[in-house]
Amino acid sequence: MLPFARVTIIGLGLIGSSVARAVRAKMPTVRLMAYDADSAVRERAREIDLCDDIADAAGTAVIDADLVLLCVPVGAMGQAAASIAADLPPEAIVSDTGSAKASIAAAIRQALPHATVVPGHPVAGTEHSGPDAGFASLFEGRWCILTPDGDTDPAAVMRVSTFWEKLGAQTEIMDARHHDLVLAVTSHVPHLIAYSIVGTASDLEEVTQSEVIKFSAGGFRDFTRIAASDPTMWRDVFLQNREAVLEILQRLTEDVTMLQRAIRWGDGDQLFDLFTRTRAIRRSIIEQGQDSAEPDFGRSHGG
Ligand SMILES: NC(=O)C1=CN([C@@H]2O[C@H](COP(=O)(O)OP(=O)(O)OC[C@H]3O[C@@H](n4cnc5c(N)ncnc54)[C@H](O)[C@@H]3O)[C@@H](O)[C@H]2O)C=CC1
Ligand SMILES: O=C(O)C(=O)Cc1ccc(O)cc1
Repeated sequence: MLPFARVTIIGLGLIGSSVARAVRAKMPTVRLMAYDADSAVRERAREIDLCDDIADAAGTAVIDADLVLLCVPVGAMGQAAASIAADLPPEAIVSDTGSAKASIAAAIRQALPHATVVPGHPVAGTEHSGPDAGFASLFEGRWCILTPDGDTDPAAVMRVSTFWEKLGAQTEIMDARHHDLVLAVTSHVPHLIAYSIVGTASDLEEVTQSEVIKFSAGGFRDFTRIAASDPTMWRDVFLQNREAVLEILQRLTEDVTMLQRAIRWGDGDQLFDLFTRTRAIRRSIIEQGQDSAEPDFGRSHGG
């Protein structure tokens, strides 16, 4: 039994086009509609036959949907929700894929005060973006976090959960603020560190650009992959998850200062103890099979 018969995707970039491909692959009888604000993306989506129909207006795309999935940058979620308000069927469920949750859920609910909203976040992606970057297996074996509020109809939450499970993901329900803190430490601040270190390397006056490229060894190379992620998407994530990111950055700054002191005073034990602890964390991630960030993940797909 399928959780939804008529699915509409708003925003056909990496995530929206991956959902479209995965729905086609795993639930082929679902009628798939979509809209993207960018006419070139709509054109490309038609060319590669991503969906059954691509509408030229958001309202047209949702007119008889039973699930509407907003897959736009988090800063555009409120506007995307407002653009479907007049045409959304009253029984439709609205969900999203945004990387930050509390402020996005509030923006969607404000634009659609009468809709059933089940906010979500598939914790799966790559540094690529756009409709050609998506792939059907993106969500397989990955988590999708749902952050409904206490008033949301449990049946609606269950249907959205089943939808993601059909696409191969495991789902977990979480409080939106807790989600934002967890993702700040596991995803958002790591991206900020990557953007920052790659920027620092390219600004170093005594090191040339060609040396940065030529001697990009393991660690730095991995940072450059992350730092190639979409600027619009990540600008929006930091602005929308401001509080949690600032909280984690404060702690990180204190920890880096401690490391700075250990290096200055030659406190090898402190460095060794930390590196031993972090190595154990990496090993337990591998043991739990959560190692999809291995080097070639995402490199062989799209973009
Ligand atoms: N890129 C990643 O690895 C992941 C991204 N996400 C989240 O999923 C969402 C989508 O991300 P991506 O697919 O990577 O972005 P993307 O940049 O590849 O695609 C976003 C698409 O949304 C369209 N768009 C922007 N404003 C719109 C509007 N008002 N109405 C309709 N279309 C609009 C753009 O034209 C673009 O085609 C974001 O909220 C992001 O935080 C979640 C998990 C992973
Ligand atoms: O490419 C990577 O390493 C990622 O971390 C992908 C990613 C980006 C944003 C998310 O909200 C979830 C996953």
